[in-house]
Amino acid sequence: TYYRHHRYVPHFYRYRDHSANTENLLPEVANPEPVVPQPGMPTYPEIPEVFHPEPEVFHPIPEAFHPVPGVVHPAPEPYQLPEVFQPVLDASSPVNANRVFYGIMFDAGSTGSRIHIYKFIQKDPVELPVLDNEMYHAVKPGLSAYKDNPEEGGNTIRQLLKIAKKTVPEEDWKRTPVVLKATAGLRLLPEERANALLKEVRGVFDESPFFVPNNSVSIMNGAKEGVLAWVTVNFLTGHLYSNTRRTVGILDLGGGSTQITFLPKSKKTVQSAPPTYIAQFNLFKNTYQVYTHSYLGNGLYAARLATLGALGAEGLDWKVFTSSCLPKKFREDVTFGGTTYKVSGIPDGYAGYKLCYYEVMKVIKGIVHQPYEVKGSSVFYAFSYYFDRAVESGLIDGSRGGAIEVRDFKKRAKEVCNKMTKYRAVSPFLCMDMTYITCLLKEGFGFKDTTVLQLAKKVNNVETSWALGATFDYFRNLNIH
Ligand SMILES: O=c1ccn([C@@H]2O[C@H](COP(=O)(O)OP(=O)(O)O)[C@@H](O)[C@H]2O)c(=O)[nH]1
Repeated sequence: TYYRHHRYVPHFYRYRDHSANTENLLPEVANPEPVVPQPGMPTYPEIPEVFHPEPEVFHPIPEAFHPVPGVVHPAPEPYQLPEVFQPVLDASSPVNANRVFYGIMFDAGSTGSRIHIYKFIQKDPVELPVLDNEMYHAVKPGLSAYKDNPEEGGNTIRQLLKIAKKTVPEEDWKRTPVVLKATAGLRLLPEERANALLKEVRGVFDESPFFVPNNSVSIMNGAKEGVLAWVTVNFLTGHLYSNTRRTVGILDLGGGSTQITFLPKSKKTVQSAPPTYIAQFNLFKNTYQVYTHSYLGNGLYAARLATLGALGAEGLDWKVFTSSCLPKKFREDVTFGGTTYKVSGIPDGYAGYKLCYYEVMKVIKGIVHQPYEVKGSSVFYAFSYYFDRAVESGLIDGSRGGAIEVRDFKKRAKEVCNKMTKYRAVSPFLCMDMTYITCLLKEGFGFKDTTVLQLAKKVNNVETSWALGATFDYFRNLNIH
């Protein structure tokens, strides 16, 4: 089931301790863009300046950070959250004594549409709001599958909005903003098709009882997608509140695009990166300069088609696209982004890891930039399809997630590809997917075999996705540039 309701009891505190902030507080920015009032725009609890932690000094990136190749990786950090972070189930949450406000964020992804309804509590006018819980629901397929029938696409959003009406109390509807951001699925569509879908969604929002801000329905650019997911994960793991400036990197593998974002420790990473791969933003009185990039067409489903040579092959509906990554006797129609392709294994040929690796390599080599620093020993949170495939292939437990090394993906990919019949029931694409993930991490980004990946679908009971970061961005502009 995709339906979840998380609640944790907020903990009261009087003064915000800079080094020991352990709650899900709405981050603050140093220079929020001036808000242009819109007619009928609701008001939100004011966040007074005075109770914000002291601005942290922005430490320049150390001149020489030379990760030593071949050094044994330190044991993965458990990333156990401090106790006060742990969700506690309590039916008598003192919400009545507090001002509560909500934010509704839609993620219109290439493989599905999802609604995130965040509930924030302003316990005291002089304190920052706390993220109380998230309601999450997902439907498949994504909006781009309705490129020839935008009205139907709009209906999927209408259905999801019903959940918002059940979750947000009626008296709050009018002041609760509803925002939709589309990612790779719509980026890959011809502009007029994407616009027709966005227009339809805008109509659905306008007929809803919620607050529809200007530009509430849009396609998000890839850099923002990466940054906002980084904000979500570092917020949920408590890294934005520590004064160590220690953060974690993120790896997001969607259906259409894939993102990598991390805070470089080395100046060389910044200097050797293409300029558009460096993004700067203010958050919680700190300025961050991150390495971020989104590769359009390198999401898992787009990569499948590229491996098969089928990406963008519209009008070739007679053609069967083959791959040695698929079981020899497999033959099926697959649909991505509203287009259907015939695919099959190579019936009288070879299948297996080596040939498959060679095939997927073509989708990665020369495309993915290798950041200088990933050879070092940072920890990366990996989610979305990284998580799903790690679960499917038995690398981790779906309910708990876990830390693995890059070489674990490789080992399991070999096993899956060389025993295709055994894994066929799980998914005929598992060999291709696992090989692609291995190749992307190693040959694409250049990670070492021993790099630790923390696989998580949720952190602190909240989905690891750009959606929470985007909600912060809405309430307090992050001013990303
Ligand atoms: O809150 C979320 C949002 C996404 N996902 C997963 O992340 C992947 C995102 O793929 P998407 O369709 O969004 O691809 P994109 O458009 O980003 O390429 C899918 O496996 C989703 O199930 C998730 O688990 N939780």
